[in-house]
Amino acid sequence: MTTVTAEKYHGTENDFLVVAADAPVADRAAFARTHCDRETGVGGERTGADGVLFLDLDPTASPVRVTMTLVQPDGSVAEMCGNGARVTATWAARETGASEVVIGTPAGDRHAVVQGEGVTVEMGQPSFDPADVPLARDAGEPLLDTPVEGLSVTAVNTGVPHAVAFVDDVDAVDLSTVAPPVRHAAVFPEGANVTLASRVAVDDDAVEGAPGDPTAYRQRTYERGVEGETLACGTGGVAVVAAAKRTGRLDTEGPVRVSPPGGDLVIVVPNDGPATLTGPVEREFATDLEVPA
Ligand SMILES: N[C@H](CCC[C@H](N)C(=O)O)C(=O)O
Repeated sequence: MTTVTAEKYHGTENDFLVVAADAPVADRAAFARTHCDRETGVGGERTGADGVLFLDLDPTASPVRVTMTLVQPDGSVAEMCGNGARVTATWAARETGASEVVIGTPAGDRHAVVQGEGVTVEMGQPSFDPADVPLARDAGEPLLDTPVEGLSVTAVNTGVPHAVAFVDDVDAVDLSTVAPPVRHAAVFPEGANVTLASRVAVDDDAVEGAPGDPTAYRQRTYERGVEGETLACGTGGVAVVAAAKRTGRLDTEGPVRVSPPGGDLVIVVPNDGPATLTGPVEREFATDLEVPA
């Protein structure tokens, strides 16, 4: 039996295993399917995980560079993951002592800064361009507040595709029933993560919303690759703010609090230029895990 060392982390309860990229895991999909299983997978605060981050660290680069490959519970590889990037930056900072990290992802390089338990990741510029989301060829125009399989959806790529629906109360929606038809809709040839958002009044001044009109959002996301709801999704949080701005619901370049069930994220979406995602990361433990034959 071969085992490899893995570390369990979470970013606002989005759970990940971290494994060194040179660990002898020949079948990464099988490894992820086995250990991410929410009933029989790795232990911890929550059994299982939302993916395995295979990390390839170059400590000699300046800043330190780490190539991140996220293998999801269904064995697929995601191009980008905001909370996974925060975990990756924290892991690299622990390994090297550096506070600045460049994360190489299939969606491009992402700069990250680790300060105590808070990590800020540069998330690239959200795109509504049909070719970028991507949308099916015949879609033509960006998808903005458009009905798709029962939800009114705005489609945006924040490293991965999100279908964002603004609703009165995210908790009043049966996400596990409503999301799958949207996630698989023909308009999304590569699928989409389905993100619900509802606007809430800011009850404290911890995060400044739009000046004179303080806003924050609650968020729930059904993730492609997990094929279920996760307790937080960083690309989804950025998608909420980007979509709110694009559809005229929000007009700010300042920080906006977005709260998935697992905690609070702070998102900045400038009118032009890369968005940022800030939030806490926690390391649970290290363990040895079996490599499936
Ligand atoms: N949880 C991740 C998103 C993973 C993306 C993945 N589910 C996909 O697009 O296939 C995040 O924090 O951004």
